[in-house]
Amino acid sequence: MSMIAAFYSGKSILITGATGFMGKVLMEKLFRTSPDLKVIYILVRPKAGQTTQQRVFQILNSKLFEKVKEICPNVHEKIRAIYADLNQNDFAISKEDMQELLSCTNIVFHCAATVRFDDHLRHAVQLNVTATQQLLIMASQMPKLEAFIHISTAFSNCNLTHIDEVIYPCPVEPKKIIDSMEWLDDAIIDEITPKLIGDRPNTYTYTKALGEMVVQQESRNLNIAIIRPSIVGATWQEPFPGWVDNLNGPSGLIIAAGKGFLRSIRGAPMAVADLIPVDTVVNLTLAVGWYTAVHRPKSTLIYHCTSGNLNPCNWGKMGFQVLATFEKVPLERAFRRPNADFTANTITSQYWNAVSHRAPAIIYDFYLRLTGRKPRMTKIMNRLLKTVSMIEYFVNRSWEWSTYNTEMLMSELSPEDQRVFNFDVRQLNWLEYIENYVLGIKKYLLKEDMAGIPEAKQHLKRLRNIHYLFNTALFLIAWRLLIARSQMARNVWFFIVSFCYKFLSYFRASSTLKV
Ligand SMILES: CCCCCCCCCCCCCCCCCC(=O)SCCNC(=O)CCNC(=O)[C@H](O)C(C)(C)COP(=O)(O)OP(=O)(O)OC[C@H]1O[C@@H](n2cnc3c(N)ncnc32)[C@H](O)[C@@H]1OP(=O)(O)O
Ligand SMILES: NC(=O)C1=CN([C@@H]2O[C@H](COP(=O)(O)OP(=O)(O)OC[C@H]3O[C@@H](n4cnc5c(N)ncnc54)[C@H](OP(=O)(O)O)[C@@H]3O)[C@@H](O)[C@H]2O)C=CC1
Repeated sequence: MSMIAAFYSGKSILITGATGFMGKVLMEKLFRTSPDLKVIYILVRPKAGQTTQQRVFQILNSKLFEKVKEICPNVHEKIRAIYADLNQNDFAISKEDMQELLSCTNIVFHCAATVRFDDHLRHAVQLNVTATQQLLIMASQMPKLEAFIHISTAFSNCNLTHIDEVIYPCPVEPKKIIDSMEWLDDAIIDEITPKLIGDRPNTYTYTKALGEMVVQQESRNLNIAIIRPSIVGATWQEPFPGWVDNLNGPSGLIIAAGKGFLRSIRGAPMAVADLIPVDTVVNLTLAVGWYTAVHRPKSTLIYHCTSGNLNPCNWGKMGFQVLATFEKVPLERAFRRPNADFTANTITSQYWNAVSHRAPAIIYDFYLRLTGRKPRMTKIMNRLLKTVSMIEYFVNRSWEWSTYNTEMLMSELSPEDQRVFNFDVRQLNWLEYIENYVLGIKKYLLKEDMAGIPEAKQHLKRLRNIHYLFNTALFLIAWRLLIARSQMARNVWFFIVSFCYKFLSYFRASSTLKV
């Protein structure tokens, strides 16, 4: 019997960010392994025309929850969606709901965040810092609370190269930042943002670091732990391989490569691609929840959920496997044949940006205009290049994260728990994982039918022929222009033509003789 699964039975669990990528997998695993849990409270806001209830309904009816519905048929009765907006005071939670949350919650998993790299500092602070502070204040009023688990990121201290499982202070106190966001206007915030974030690449990593400081400062007598995952990718094993449902991290760029938009990224092929499957993060999170509640460590423990030091994979290998998979299972309606790579050289990268990204977009838009359609490729390309510029920081460096606490926790688990809540990335086969990731993107994110693969392959063949035709035409035009202008080119041309003619005459004469 799994001790961790047994621990969550009968518990009331509060999850923030349950509608997000990680939150959904966390809920799914909880229901699948501890169907006897009492209730999961989730803080949800209405979004994209859907009420909170409709959002929950959609999640429960998704492919991800198919196994859960077999194991726990009354799952919908065990989810309590509470209307909440983390941008508002007291999260805009009603009095009755707040009362219930405060009096019943046993465990809190705080996953909600803005993960946008370029979010305005005011918004990023509100969600990643102030909301964390408010949630901790709420938690301190929960008499039955056994553990509070905060999800941070391994990149909160990406300005360092070696990162230990400790909280590193930021120069300006989070409380001062929170206060200043209340009265500074946007223009001033924009001006001071680069100074505040310092040598971090974006407001996301900076506010996640501030969030950790807040957790430390507001911990009071709570049992708290912080989890720092690196780049979270599709599921490795559970509930099935390759599940992914958003464009964050590598997923969006893998699609861009598969569709043939993305041809080159300025990145170091040998730098470590510190990906971590989302189910691995969730298993560690649940194990940490159990350990923190049962063993009550004296201080706030931080757990790195990374792969680089135990089972490294680099960007070059990842890119190679992504392309190899697209060779076998191409995406539908590709713009060009998938052919992307990492180039460490800035000048080469700028060259490829001009030749392989911008030029084809301009040519295609010209073609759309000619055929009376609305041009759109340049816009798509600009967005893609913006995304690429934002992730360049992460694909040009390698980090070293120590994992003492994570390894200690692994050794504390029973063999059964090590199996059911496996977070040992040493067992991960990267080539297999990346192949499943790419397949998962095709099936679950793009919702493409596998029956369409022969047609997709046919389409790629057509694109290859167009590519050859285009290149030949381009070569001939360039050559024609050169001949018209240069005597030397003309001489070379006559030499080649007469050589070919002589060769053909000789070949014809010798074959006639043989007959
Ligand atoms: C062989 C090659 C293989 C290639 C693989 C290479 C992989 C390298 C990947 C390295 C990743 C490194 C990440 C490291 C992160 C640290 C980990 C974390 O803690 S943090 C967790 C990680 N956090 C993140 O990953 C957040 C990254 N995202 C952002 O920060 C922002 O979305 C943005 C700045 C990229 C664009 O802002 P903005 O211009 O305001 O645009 P909007 O947001 O309004 O969306 C506009 C349109 O773009 C769409 N779209 C959106 N995202 C992506 C995407 N990633 N991609 C593509 N497309 C994307 C979106 O659907 C929409 O389409 P439509 O509906 O209009 O049709
Ligand atoms: N994905 C990754 O690569 C990594 C993620 N992390 C961390 O993991 C955690 C989860 O990330 P992930 O699941 O990928 O992120 P998602 O963007 O998929 O999910 C974010 C969640 O936060 C919720 N949220 C955002 N704003 C509000 C708000 N104002 N009120 C209520 N809820 C809100 C979202 O709700 P809604 O659906 O309504 O928008 C969503 O449920 C985050 O803390 C992130 O920093 C760490 C390392 C890597």
